[in-house]
Amino acid sequence: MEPIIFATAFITAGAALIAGLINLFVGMHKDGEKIDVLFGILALLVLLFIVVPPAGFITKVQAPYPFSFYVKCSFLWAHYLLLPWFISYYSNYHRKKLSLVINGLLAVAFVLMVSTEQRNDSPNWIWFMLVPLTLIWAQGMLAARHQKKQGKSKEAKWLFTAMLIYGLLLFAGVLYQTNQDQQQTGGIRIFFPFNLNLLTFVCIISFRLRNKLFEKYHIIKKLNQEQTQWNSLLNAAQLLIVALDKDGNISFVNPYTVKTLGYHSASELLNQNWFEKFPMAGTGNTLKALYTKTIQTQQTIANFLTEVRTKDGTGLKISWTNMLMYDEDGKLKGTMNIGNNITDKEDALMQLKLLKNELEKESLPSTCETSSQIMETGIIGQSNAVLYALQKARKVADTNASVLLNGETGVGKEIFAHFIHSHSFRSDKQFIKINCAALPPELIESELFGHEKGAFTGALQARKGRFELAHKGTIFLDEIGEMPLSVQPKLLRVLQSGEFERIGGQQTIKVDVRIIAATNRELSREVVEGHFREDLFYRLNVFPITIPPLRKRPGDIPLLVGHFVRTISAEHNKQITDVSKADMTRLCEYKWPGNIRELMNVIQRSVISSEGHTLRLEGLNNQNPVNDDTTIVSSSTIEEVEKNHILKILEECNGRINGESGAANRLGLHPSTLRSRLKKLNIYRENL
Ligand SMILES: Nc1ncnc2c1ncn2[C@@H]1O[C@H](COP(=O)(O)OP(=O)(O)OP(=O)(O)O)[C@@H](O)[C@H]1O
Repeated sequence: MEPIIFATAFITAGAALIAGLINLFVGMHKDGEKIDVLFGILALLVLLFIVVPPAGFITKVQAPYPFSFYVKCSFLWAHYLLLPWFISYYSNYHRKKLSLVINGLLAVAFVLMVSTEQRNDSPNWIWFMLVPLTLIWAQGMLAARHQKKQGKSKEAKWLFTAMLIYGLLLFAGVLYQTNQDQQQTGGIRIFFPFNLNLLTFVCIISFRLRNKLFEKYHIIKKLNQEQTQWNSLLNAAQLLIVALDKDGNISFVNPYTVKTLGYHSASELLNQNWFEKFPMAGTGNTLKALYTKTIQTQQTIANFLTEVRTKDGTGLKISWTNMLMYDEDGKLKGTMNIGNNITDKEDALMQLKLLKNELEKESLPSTCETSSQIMETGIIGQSNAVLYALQKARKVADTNASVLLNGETGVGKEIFAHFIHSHSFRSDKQFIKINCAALPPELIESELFGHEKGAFTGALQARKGRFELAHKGTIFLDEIGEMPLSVQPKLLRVLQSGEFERIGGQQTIKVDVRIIAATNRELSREVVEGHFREDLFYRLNVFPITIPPLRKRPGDIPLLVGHFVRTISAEHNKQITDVSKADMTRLCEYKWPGNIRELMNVIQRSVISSEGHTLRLEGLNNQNPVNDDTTIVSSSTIEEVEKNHILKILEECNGRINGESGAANRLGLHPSTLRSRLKKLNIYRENL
């Protein structure tokens, strides 16, 4: 048995020496852990226990023991004393009380050993020693289970294996001891299974260290590989990569940055302050402040455009994204900035934008470019329909014939009436306009024909009517369809003979007045329905001129838009010269239920809200209330279409008639005209 005991003792000693030194060395290295130092100490304690004389494991020592024997044993005890603390520390399974109890029991065992062995009686202390050793074993097993639960299965495996072997050898050692007891009596016996026990422990910790070092080696290898990859990436990247410290000093630049900024080597850039040297004039301080904020708030930026100065002073447009960089202790050390040189792209985009703007802009058609007729008449339009109406107006102007202007609201009936007057021999005389819809029916007669003093309550003195005032001139009866039936005979008489009497007057007054009437109703229909006198209708309708709605002459829209933009801009001191193509298309496609008046209103609103040279179209109702002429045809009557449209607009304006946001404005009508239209169409507010 002796050779086996010695062999195992020396193998254990050798292994303990190597493992102890390496563990100590690794543990005391700057990257080392305290647990490695502890491992080293435990292993060296094993070594000391074996080498201190009597060297190796001995089968039998007779009392009295030499002092060195106790020294030797104290190393083994120290090893055991440290074991529970080592287990706690290694597994993070701290059982302080248990460790203290184990230490106490070990101390008692040591005292027992010393006292009993001196007397050379039975080795009862060995049985007692089993108690703390079993507790160490149990603590190890529980710690392994705890580690497994924590997901550290690799560490748990090592501890479990160590404890299993430790337990088995402990058991074997005790059996062997018992067996020896039967054969021999007296003296101390420390048997080779304990040898193996310690050897296993040393082997296991050595394995752990080996694995740890291997892991480190692999990590370093992998890191090196990654570093190589990163380096080649940084060298090949067509992006500016600049690392800055917290003050903005350059700590790294990649070759592309060096090249793009016009330098020869990175050393020319390193340690320079980015914000002092590279931003284009005037932006450095702002960028520095922004950078400081990034560092303080630790909030990175993405796609941030700056202009960077190259060595020769050229400005480059760089879009930056940055990341925060931390040191090993997790402290912020600066930023890594990745920049994309978008100078060429930006220039191309800018050119494209300019080109697009150019294409989109449509210079307003100048009135001068259009026919001289426009200059002469003030009536904008070169569609056949307008030219035809103008031709008729010109023909009739210099006669005395009454004219009936037909057309929807806002088409320009009044402007035509003016044109006729101003092209007639009466042009130097009065042009008097009466809006029949705007006057209460009871007042129309006195307004037109005047009254004598006391003719009715409130007629405190005699007053001339509009016909008298328009003598030798022209009277324009707008909305003639609204003329009360009671007044119509008197009007007919004026038309026929130029004669009438003031209200309450006896004297017949004779005037020479040119009558131009206008209506947006179908007067013939009004005649059929009995709202309008037939003879009056025929008298007025001597020379009818129909002015077409704007939707039937979209070709006139650009001319009108140009005219209104120019005149309204001038009024508001604006310099609007362009309308985008898209907006002009929208304007041309819109059906303009309020015709030119509505167009004028839209342009007015747009001009007011526009800045710069291009009109910003505002307030165009996209849902065309009258989509096309088929809509009108498919609806039963024009009146119905009109009624529906008015109702819709009223609804949108919450029943409001007056004011900017009122329905009259939206419809391009005078509020009083709208009111009379509502009455005519039997629309009452309560219906809304
Ligand atoms: N061809 C045109 N050229 C320039 N401006 C026009 C033209 N037609 C109409 N306008 C302008 O549109 C506005 C409305 O025109 P106008 O009052 O003559 O229409 P209307 O048919 O008489 O309307 P309503 O019957 O509702 O009174 C006016 O400011 C007028 O100067």
